[in-house]
Amino acid sequence: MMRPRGQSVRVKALGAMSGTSLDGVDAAVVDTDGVDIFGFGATGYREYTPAERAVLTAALGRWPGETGVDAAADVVQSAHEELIAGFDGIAVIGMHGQTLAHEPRGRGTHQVGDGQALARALGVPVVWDFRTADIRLGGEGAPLAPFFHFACARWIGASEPLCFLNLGGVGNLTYVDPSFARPEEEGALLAFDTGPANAPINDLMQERRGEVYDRDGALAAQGDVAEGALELFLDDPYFSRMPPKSLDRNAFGDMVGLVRELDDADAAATLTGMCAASVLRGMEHCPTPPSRLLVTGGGRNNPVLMEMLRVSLDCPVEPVEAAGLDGDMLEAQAFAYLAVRVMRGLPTSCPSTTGVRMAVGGGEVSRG
Ligand SMILES: Nc1ncnc2c1ncn2[C@@H]1O[C@H](COP(=O)(O)OP(=O)(O)OP(=O)(O)O)[C@@H](O)[C@H]1O
Ligand SMILES: CC(=O)N[C@H]1[C@@H]2OC[C@@H](O2)[C@@H](O)[C@@H]1O[C@H](C)C(=O)O
Repeated sequence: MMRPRGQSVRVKALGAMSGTSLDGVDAAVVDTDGVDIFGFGATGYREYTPAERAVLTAALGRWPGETGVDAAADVVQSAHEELIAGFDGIAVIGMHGQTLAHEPRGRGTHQVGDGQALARALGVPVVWDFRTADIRLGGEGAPLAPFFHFACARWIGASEPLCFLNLGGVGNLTYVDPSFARPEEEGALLAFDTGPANAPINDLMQERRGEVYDRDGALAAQGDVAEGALELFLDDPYFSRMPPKSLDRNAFGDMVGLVRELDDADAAATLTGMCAASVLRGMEHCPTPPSRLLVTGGGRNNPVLMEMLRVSLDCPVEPVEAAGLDGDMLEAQAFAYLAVRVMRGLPTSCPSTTGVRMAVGGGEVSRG
């Protein structure tokens, strides 16, 4: 059992994340008191079938009550129940769910995945709906991994400021100064979404080749970046907006349309170049040059993308594995960690991570 709010207790928490690239659900256990990480535990993955992915894709951009949302919710719910039922000895679950739509300045944010039903099915308390409270207080509701990145920086013993870059469907960057005691202190963190990352590359591969992604950047490696298309893309006002800022998966509209005139290889190279260029633009916001850039998410496995970052940045660019972390599971681990923070009444976002008016602990707790 968890202790009352505020008191420190070390537990095994499980986090589950269904990311914007729509590949599947990740689950990971973290041993934590919501402040420090004491260790990492078992991990699991439940891939979506092509049919399930099609249901999710059809529901993207949709809001509660709209066509296709219930079907997507069913897919997400059963994948979570199936995956998490295989874990034992879990004190609390952090369920992010699947984002279908994200419009922090408009209709809000929409994740499917019912924490109440999951708590009932598994008999374990579930923390969920992590983003709504932040948006209600004027925040972007994303990214939320930064407070976990702060704990990771301390876990790896970092003494200098460093950056974490998540290259999922969308990219997000966190600058961490580990000399601060708490993540919500002004100056400890700066975070925001950099731009589209793998999602447009995946969309191109699906449309042109019937494949899910550009494995190892093999297609992009055969092409050249079309500078004109890249410049047009970088003209988007999003890049000159000051952080914090966040993005919907399809916020840039039809990215594949931007490279319609190009052959397959040049189109893949150009979309990969757009992802790298948005990260470079994002890095300009760092208050001091970071000592290293640790890359997490599937994009770290794309050597073409990693090389584009390496040649343009002055600091080492490495996968998070270089620091002993698991780049396939960092986001799932983040929601395990954040769940424990919510149970303790600790904040999960602050003005410099989401633009929220004050540090806030977002998330609903369902006890089954
Ligand atoms: N070997 C590889 N070569 C190229 N790209 C890869 C490779 N492995 C993974 N990827 C890319 O990474 C994507 C998956 O990344 P990840 O699982 O981090 O996304 P996500 O968690 O769904 O997204 P987000 O963080 O935006 O929610 C794949 O869809 C693919 O585009
Ligand atoms: C609204 C939403 O689901 N955003 C995701 C998405 O995927 C990456 C990026 O865009 C980030 O902002 C966020 O996820 C991570 C886990 C976060 O909140 O830190």
